[in-house]
Amino acid sequence: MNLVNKTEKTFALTTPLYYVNDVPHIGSAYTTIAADVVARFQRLLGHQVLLITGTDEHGQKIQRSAESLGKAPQDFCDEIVPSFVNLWQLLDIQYDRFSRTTAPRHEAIVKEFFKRVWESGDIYQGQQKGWYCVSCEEFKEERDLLEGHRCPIHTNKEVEWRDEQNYFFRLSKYQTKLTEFYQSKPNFIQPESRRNEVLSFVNQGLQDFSISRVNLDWGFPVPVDPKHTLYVWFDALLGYVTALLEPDVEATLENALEKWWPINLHLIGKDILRFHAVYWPAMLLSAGLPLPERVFGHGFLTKDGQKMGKTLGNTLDPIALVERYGSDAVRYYFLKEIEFGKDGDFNEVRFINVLNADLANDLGNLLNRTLSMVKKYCTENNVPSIGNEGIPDENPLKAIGLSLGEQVKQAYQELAFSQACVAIFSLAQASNKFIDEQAPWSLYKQGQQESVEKVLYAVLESVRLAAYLLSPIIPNISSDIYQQLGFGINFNDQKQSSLTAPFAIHAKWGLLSSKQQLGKPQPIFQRIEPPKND
Ligand SMILES: Nc1ncnc2c1ncn2[C@@H]1O[C@H](COP(=O)(O)OP(=O)(O)OP(=O)(O)O)[C@@H](O)[C@H]1O
Ligand SMILES: [Zn+2]
Repeated sequence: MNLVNKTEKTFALTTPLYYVNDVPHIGSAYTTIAADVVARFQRLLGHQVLLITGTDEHGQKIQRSAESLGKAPQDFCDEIVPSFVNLWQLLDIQYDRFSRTTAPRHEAIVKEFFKRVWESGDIYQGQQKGWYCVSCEEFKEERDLLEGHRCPIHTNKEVEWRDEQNYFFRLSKYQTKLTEFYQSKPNFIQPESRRNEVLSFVNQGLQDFSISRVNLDWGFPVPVDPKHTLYVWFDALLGYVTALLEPDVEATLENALEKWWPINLHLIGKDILRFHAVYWPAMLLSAGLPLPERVFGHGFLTKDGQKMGKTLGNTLDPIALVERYGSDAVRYYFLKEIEFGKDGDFNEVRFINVLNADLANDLGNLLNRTLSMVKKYCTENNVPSIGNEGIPDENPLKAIGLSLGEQVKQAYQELAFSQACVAIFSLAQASNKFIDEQAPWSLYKQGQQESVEKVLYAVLESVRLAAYLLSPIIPNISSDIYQQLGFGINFNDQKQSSLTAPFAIHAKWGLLSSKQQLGKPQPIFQRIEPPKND
C-alpha cells in the first residue's frame, strides 16, 4: 500500500499535544507561538501549511487530576480543553487542526497502527519493574533520580515503584536502524546539543519499553488484550497522525497519511525529546511508515532556574501578560529574547525594556516620525515618487535591505527567531541613524527637495520591509504598519496575505511606489511605563 503522496509545496508541523492536567501556561504558549510563527512564515513562502496542536487526555496523570477534583476524566478534560483553545485565540495562533486523543476517530487510527506493529512481531508480554514518574508518564533510571526518589523534571514528585505484567515494544530491535537513520539525516534532531544527547542515549543501548498498563482504565484498551490499557504515549504520538485526517473522511491510516505525511517538523520542549526522537521513529519503522523530517527540542522557560510547569505550579499566566501588553508583545519578547533551543528566565523589567526599545522606539517611532515628515515636507500624501531605481545600491539602508530577505528566510527556516529579529532590527536602527545623519529637516530648509524625498523613501521602504519580515511574529503591528503605508493587507488573514503579499515580492527591498497613499501616522506600539518601585 502506498500510503504517502506528499508534494514539495506542503508543510505540516506540530506542537506537542499538551496534557490537560491543568490549564496552559507560558511554557505551553512558548512552543505554540513558535509553531505559529513557522506556519505563518511557510505560508508567506507560498506553501500549503497544516499546523497541528491539541491535547493529550489519557493516562494516569489525567485520571488522578480528575479524581482529585471528584470528576469523571472525560468531563475533566472537556472542561480544561477550552482554556487551551481560548489561549491560542488570544495569542493569535491560527492552527489548522486541534487533535484530542479522546476523539473516537483517534481510536480507529491507534488500532490500525497497533495492528501493523503487532504484525511486525514487535510486541510481546513481559514483566515491567522500575521507577515511574506519573507526571512524565515515563519510567526513570534510578541513576537519573534526585534525592528522595524525586523526578529530575518534576522535582516536587516522588517516582513510584512498579512491578507488573505489561506489553513491551521491541525498541532494542531498532538500535542499528535508528543509528543509521540519525547518520543519514543529520538534521533530524535539532539543535545540535539535543542531537548529541539522543545519540549518546541510543549508543548506551536501547531497551524495550512497555506500552501497556494494568490497574488503569483511562485510555484505550490494548486491542489484543483488553485487560490492559494502552500506554498513554503510544496513543499520544499517534494523535499527530489522526490530526491529518480531513474532517469528513473515514479514520484510516491511508486517509490520514495521504496528503501531509511525513510531518516536516515536530516542535517540542526538551522534556519530551526521547519520545519524539527515539520511540516515535522506532514505532514508525515498525509500522513500515516513513519518518518525520525534523524534531526540534527547545529549551525551558524557567523560574529561579527551574522549569516552569503545571506540576510544579511555578508558572506565569500568559492571559494576564497578553491582557496587559498585547499578544504581539508576548510573542515578540519570548522569541527575541531567548535563543531558541536554550533555556531562559522571565524578567518583567527586561520584558518592558525590550518592548520599549524595539517595538515602541526603533520601529514605532521610526514610522511615526517618517510619516510626519512626509506630511510636512512633501506636497502629496503618497510615498515619495523616487522608487527603487532612484536609490543607489550603496545607500546604507538599501545595502542592508537587499540581502535581508534571504538572511531572515534562512533564520526562520533554522528556527533562529532571535537572529531573525536582530537582523531585521539592524535595518530599523540603521534607518534611525540615517535620518539623524541626513537631517531631512535641514535638507528641506536648503531647498533640496529631491534629497529629502530620497531619504524619506529609503526609510519608509525599510520600515515596510522590517514590518513584512516581522509579520510572522508580530502580525498585528505589521498589519498596522502596512495599513499606514497604504496597503490593504492584514497579516492575520493569512489566506489573503500569502496571495497578495508573497515572500518572493514583499521580502525584496524597493517595493514601495508612489501609488501607495500613506495613512494617518498613529503609534503602532504604546510605550509601556515601567512599574514603580515602591
Ligand atoms: N517551562 C517550559 N518551557 C518551555 N516549554 C514548556 C515548558 N513547560 C511546558 N512546555 C511545553 O509543553 C510541553 C510539555 O507539555 P505538558 O503538557 O507536559 O506541560 P507541563 O506544564 O510541562 O506539564 P507538567 O509540569 O505537568 O509536566 C513541553 O514539551 C513544551 O513544549
Ligand atoms: Zn517527571
